[in-house]
Amino acid sequence: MSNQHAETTAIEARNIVKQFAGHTALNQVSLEVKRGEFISLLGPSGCGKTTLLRILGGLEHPDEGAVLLSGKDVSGVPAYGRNTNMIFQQLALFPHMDVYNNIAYGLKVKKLGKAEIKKRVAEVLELVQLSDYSNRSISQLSGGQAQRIAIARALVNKPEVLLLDEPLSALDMQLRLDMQHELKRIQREFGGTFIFVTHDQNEAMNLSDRIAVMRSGVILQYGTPSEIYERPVDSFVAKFIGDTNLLEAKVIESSGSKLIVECCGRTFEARNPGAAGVGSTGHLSLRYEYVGLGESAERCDNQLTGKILESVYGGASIRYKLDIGGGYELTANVQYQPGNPIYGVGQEIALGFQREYALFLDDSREA
Ligand SMILES: Nc1ncnc2c1ncn2[C@@H]1O[C@H](COP(=O)(O)OP(=O)(O)OP(=O)(O)O)[C@@H](O)[C@H]1O
Repeated sequence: MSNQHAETTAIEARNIVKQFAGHTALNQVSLEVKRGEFISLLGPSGCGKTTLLRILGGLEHPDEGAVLLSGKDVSGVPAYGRNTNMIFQQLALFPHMDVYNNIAYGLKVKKLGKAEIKKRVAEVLELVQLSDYSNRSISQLSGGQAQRIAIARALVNKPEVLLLDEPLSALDMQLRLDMQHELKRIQREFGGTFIFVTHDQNEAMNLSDRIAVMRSGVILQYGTPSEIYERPVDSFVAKFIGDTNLLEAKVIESSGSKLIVECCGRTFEARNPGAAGVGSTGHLSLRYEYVGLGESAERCDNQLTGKILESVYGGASIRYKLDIGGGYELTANVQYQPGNPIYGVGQEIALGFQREYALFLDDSREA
């Protein structure tokens, strides 16, 4: 491994395999996280997110593969010997201790001097903006405050990597959104590497520099939120992140990045993000906002007509469900400003989409 790689990579998992009683929870998973990055492990329940996080933190040991921290193999090192720290959904604060002692606990175990402990606790309390809460008992904290104290306690040891296992999932929606901003701010100011487990795609999109989308013990795609949204590698990722029309399709012509596909009983021009050739079957993924209606359809590579089946006013946008004939439906999400036309149920309308935004996803890639 090059020195540069070790300098820029905070933590790395290599070809991790983990089985529980014959069930493969992780199957050859590799992941590399750069220093200072905020990444999320995103996927449905049971896909292996927590198991991977616990392996990175040394709370679980892989059957195969290695974990490297700053380029050093720590596979055999238990959690307490690694410079990582973990925050769980059930925060696990000590209820009988006040805020100060909760945060100071780990430093006392490490036998740091009193003055140093006091300084470090004050620093992290300032970081989470709860400097006045030092003497509060844990039972007197709100959900959001308890969350911040758990973060402060985890950061006081200055871990190289902070591992967060769905820490916001117990909070109500508004508090959860506020805490997302807080977490991002704290990470920026602290300057550390955060790995965050969630099954909420919006949370992953809001927080992350990169997202690893997982399914059934493998990472399907690892990339920036825009890469994952705009260039999903398969139908599962396309469906899991954002809203998309997924229409069964078959390639009938292929030239480089341009494809002609048979779909919904007609032919469309599509983009070929993979290496799909003639005869490949899969799905055409067309995000709701890439479907143009009325005048905007006239400029599109692919044009058809549809009948409005349903119209849902959402303030900034209107979502239409359209019947495009032959038993097929498409959904369009059209930006709305007062004065723009609103189409009524039953209305016939031109609709269209650009080749560039219609991705052919080859299902043979899927597990
Ligand atoms: N200690 C264990 N013993 C047996 N099976 C386990 C154990 N831990 C995890 N598993 C299994 O491994 C698979 C992955 O579990 P894991 O908790 O990593 O998934 P997850 O993606 O974090 O799910 P969730 O979002 O529901 O927490 C699941 O099928 C789970 O039942």
